[in-house]
Amino acid sequence: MASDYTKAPGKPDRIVVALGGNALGDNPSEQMERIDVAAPALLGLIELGNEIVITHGNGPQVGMIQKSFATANDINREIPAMDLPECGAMSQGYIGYHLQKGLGNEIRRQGKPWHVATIVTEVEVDKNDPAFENPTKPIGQFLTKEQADAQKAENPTWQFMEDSGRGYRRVVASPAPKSIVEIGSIRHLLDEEYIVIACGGGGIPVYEQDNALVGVGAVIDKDLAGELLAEDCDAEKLILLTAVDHVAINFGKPDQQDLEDITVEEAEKYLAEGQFGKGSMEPKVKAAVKFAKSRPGRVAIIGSLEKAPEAMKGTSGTRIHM
Ligand SMILES: Nc1ncnc2c1ncn2[C@@H]1O[C@H](COP(=O)(O)OP(=O)(O)O)[C@@H](O)[C@H]1O
Ligand SMILES: NC(=O)OP(=O)(O)O
Repeated sequence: MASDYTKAPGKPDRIVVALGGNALGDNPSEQMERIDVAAPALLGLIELGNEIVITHGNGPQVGMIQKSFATANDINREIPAMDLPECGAMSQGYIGYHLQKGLGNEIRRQGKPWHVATIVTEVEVDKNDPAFENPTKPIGQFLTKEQADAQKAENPTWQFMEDSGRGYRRVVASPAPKSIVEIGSIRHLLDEEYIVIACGGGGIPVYEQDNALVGVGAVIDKDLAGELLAEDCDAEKLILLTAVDHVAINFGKPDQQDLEDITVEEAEKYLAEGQFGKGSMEPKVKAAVKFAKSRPGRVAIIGSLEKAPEAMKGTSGTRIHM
């Protein structure tokens, strides 16, 4: 539930930019390279008079981290297996570090007085969310059917599913984000003009029990958490950057049609037709629709990390508005 915070009068527009976990590549060097390429465009938004809040996915990364611990534990029982909330926290640190470094280096190159801070963020979920019974969030690498079967044999509780025609991936529960635990710190840093990186990987899922927060084994969708973050920070724009230039209808078919500018009504019609991949493009479009509907004038853009500057200028990507 978004709260009723409004930023101080006279403050610049705020833009929440969400970077897709898959768009960040498959390994540390690819991730650093892609962040270095995107950094000037992200900082360009500040140059244009905006404040920026950055969030990011962690699907490939959180799966890789948990798989590494599981494999190490198979070989040497002294190395602990690692639960998903801890793996989510590690992914926030790992990706947050690369973002801080990439943006920080570009800030130094440009000689700007800006500062970047990453917040390890917990996000509250409902422990009775039906999503816990129906895992839909793809994590880890893309696998062949044989590789997925082999991982299943090693880890019998893990579940696997085909992901948007790109191969098989492990899937985990993805409950809806309800509230951002560290929102006060995030707003405080924004009000002090920091570039804030928060809610990485959708935030570490927690629920309240006996007046304490308890981590739970799930991965929240970062587009839905990014939407909540955007409302909670009183943002005007939400930009979701992924690996495709546009949202499409009839995706992957000979009559695929890329969408450039659509209303919420059109987006809802396409959602009802099932035009968007579950666990991939569908949550992005849902997040965009929720944001555009939350207050008149709010706009969401879905585009590619590669063409981030064009998506931000409106010459690439799909714009969703009322
Ligand atoms: N209708 C669609 N239009 C565009 N892309 C789609 C569509 N349906 C599924 N996709 C797939 O969704 C992917 C984006 O989701 P995902 O890879 O989960 O994003 P992220 O970059 O946030 O990790 C695209 O790269 C594309 O392969
Ligand atoms: N947590 C999350 O939504 O990650 P991806 O963007 O990698 O799917």
